[in-house]
Parts: sequence; structure tokens; C-alpha cells
Amino acid sequence: MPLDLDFSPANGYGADHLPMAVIREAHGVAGRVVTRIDDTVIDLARLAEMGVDLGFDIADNSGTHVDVLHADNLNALLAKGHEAMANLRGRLGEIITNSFGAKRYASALRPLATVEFMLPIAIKNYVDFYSSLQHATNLGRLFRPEGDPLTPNWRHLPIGYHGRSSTVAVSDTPVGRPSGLRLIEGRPVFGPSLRLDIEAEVGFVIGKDSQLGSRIGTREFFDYVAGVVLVNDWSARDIQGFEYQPLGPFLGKSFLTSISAWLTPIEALARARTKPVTQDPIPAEYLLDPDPWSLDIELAIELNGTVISRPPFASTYWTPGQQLAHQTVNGANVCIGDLFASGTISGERSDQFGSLIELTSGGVQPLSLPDQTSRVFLEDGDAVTIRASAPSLAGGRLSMGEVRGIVVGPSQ
Ligand SMILES: O=C(O)/C=C/C(=O)CC(=O)CC(=O)O
Ligand SMILES: [Ca+2]
Ligand SMILES: [Mg+2]
Repeated sequence: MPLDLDFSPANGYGADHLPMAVIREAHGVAGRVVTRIDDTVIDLARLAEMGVDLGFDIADNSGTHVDVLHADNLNALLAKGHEAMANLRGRLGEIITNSFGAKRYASALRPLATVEFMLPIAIKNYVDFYSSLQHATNLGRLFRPEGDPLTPNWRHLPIGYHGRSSTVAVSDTPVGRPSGLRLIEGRPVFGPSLRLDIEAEVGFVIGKDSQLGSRIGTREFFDYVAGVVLVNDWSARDIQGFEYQPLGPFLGKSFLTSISAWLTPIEALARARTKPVTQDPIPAEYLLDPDPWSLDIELAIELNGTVISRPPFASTYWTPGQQLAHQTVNGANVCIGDLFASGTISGERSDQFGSLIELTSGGVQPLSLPDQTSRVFLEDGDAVTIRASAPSLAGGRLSMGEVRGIVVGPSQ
């Protein structure tokens, strides 16, 4: 194992990032919590076995696990709260910069290419928003060409729906092409989707339970949100187009939603705050934030290795703080392990759109790829990777892992 680690690597995984993931134990099923520096995975469960002080009490809050680092997901670690996470990050920073060259740590280091990732969160509830003005305008024009692209409620509240938490899967899970009813020459015909699409999104993971019957204010975001993942909300546009009225997305999206294996702790994004889009009209009081913020996260979508779009998260109209306030304004509670996704992120320019249906103007203007092929929607064998970067604490940019999927043939 390399012991000469690069602590501020250009690839965005320096000591100021320390994302968290869960790897599968070799020859076993149990998970182990890890972080990384550059392309070296640091096994935190191993450090705990070695008796290394990690700066916080690693016992599970509920007393049911040995500790929060020998776990199949990050939920118990996130439940320890921001103080524990800050202490862990501080202690890891010390160990990494002062003594990681020491041979005694070698058994906790693994090359990235040798580990297998598990779904990092046991997802309790999954909510997907529809918060990009450009995306909503583009899709409104395509799905409802007869009316205003934005529905009358759009600028008054962040529209969202509850998705299917059990089909949220870790990056690299194969994407089985879903079957369903879609209109062919005006008639509903059952078969594999012919308009399989992507949606590039950012997801927020809850690390603290709220009380049923109470609201979370826009200013309380950091009390409840533990970290950020990348999301690809795979979407079968033909199934969606036939089924969605009047209740919204269902089987056209619930077959799979992929998230990155690495969770970036919200602490690591403290320098990524940026001014959000100006809202007009001024929203209802429960959605107001006296000091509104968004995050300067730049996404890149790759199709078979070619970057086809660079959506900017900061262009999203409704902010993460407003999305969290909105989903609890009726008294609904949030739980540790809840995931809420931003909705597809589309910037103003056509090379910033977050889905193929937008990038190909509704599937009529194919994208040309360097291998001389073209695409409107995804074909079997296609690989889609979404990456992202954001300003890091030390001054460069951190990399937010990646969410990848390869389309395989019809799942049944
Ligand atoms: O406008 C529609 O009918 C459909 C919208 C979507 O498919 C978008 C969706 O899933 C929410 C989002 O990601 O923005
Ligand atoms: Ca979506
Ligand atoms: Mg989906």
C-alpha cells in the first residue's frame, strides 16, 4: 500500500473533504465505514479496531450496534450529529497530516480500485423536487405544449413528489430498461421503454429526526442535513408521458434512482455557499430566508465518456433550505436517512441541460458522439456518469464522487 499519500490532491479528495462511504467486507456481507484521500480508501472501522481515538464516542446511539463504523450504512454515524462529525473530521485531519506515513496505519489503507461499495444510506423516505426554473420550463413546453410551460403554482412553492425509497441504489447498479404502457400511434402498447432518460440532480441526506407535528424553518437546514450525494433519477419518458396525469410521476421513475457511493459531509461544503436566484414573486413567509443561500456545485454529465452537459446547481430556483421547510410545513416529520433530491438541474444554456429530453429538444435533435454514433435517448450498453465539484475548505475544488450506471436490456 502507498504510504506517501498526497494530502491535497488535484483530484478533489484532499484532507479538507473526507467524504464518507460504506464498503463491503471482503468475503463477507457486513459493511465498514470509510473515507478517502486521493485514490486511497481509509478504513475507519479498522482504525477503531486498532484503538485509534477518532475524536468522538463511536458507540451507536441506540446501543444496538458495536459501533457506528462497523455498519451497513452511514445512518448511525450521521445520527451522532454535527459535533461528532466535526470532531471526527478534525481528528482524521490530524492523523492524516501528522502520522499517516507511519507503518502502523498501513492495514487501514486500501486502493480505491479494490473495494466494493454498498448503498451508503438506508433510505427512509425519498422525495424528489422540481425546482429548476429552466428544467420546468423546458419540460412544460414538451409535455404540455398547449398551455403555459409553468403551472400557476410553480413560483409559489417547490413542487415535489414522494418517490420509491427501496429502488434507490448505489452507483454502478445496472440500469434495467423498464417496461410499461406507452403510446404507439395513439394506442397504449406494453413493452420496453423506447425513451429512457437521465436526470442530473443533487440529493440531501437527513441526519436528525424531527417531531411529527412540528415544522423545520428555512434557517434550520444545517441542524437536520448531514450530507450531500449525487443523484441520477432515471426516467422512462414514454411510460411517464402516458401515466402521469393527474397524479404525477409513478412507474416511469420508480424502477431505479442511483446515488453516489460517497457522501460529502455538509461541513465540507461551508465554502461552497453562494447567492441563490432572485425569486419573483416573494414567496410565502414559511419559505422566506433572511439570508438565502445556494451551493456552487458544478455538475458534468458524461455519456460513454463524452461530457454532454454541465448543469450548475446554483441556477436552481428553490433552495435546499426552502425544500426542507416546505416538506415539513404541514407537520410531516423527517427521519434520519431521508433523501430529498433537488430535481433535475438545468442551466439557461442548452449545454447546461440536465436530461436528454431537453438536450435533444424532445428527442428530435440527436446528439452526435465522437464514436460517430448519435443518441436521442439511451441505448442498451450506454454508460452515464454524473460528476460534480464544489469549492473546498482549503481553497481548491472538491470532487463529489460520481454516480454511474450502464443500461442493460429489459429487466423482464
Ligand atoms: O413536467 C412534468 O410533467 C415532468 C417533470 C419531470 O419529469 C421532472 C421530475 O422528475 C422532477 C425533476 O427532477 O425536476
Ligand atoms: Ca427527478
Ligand atoms: Mg428515478
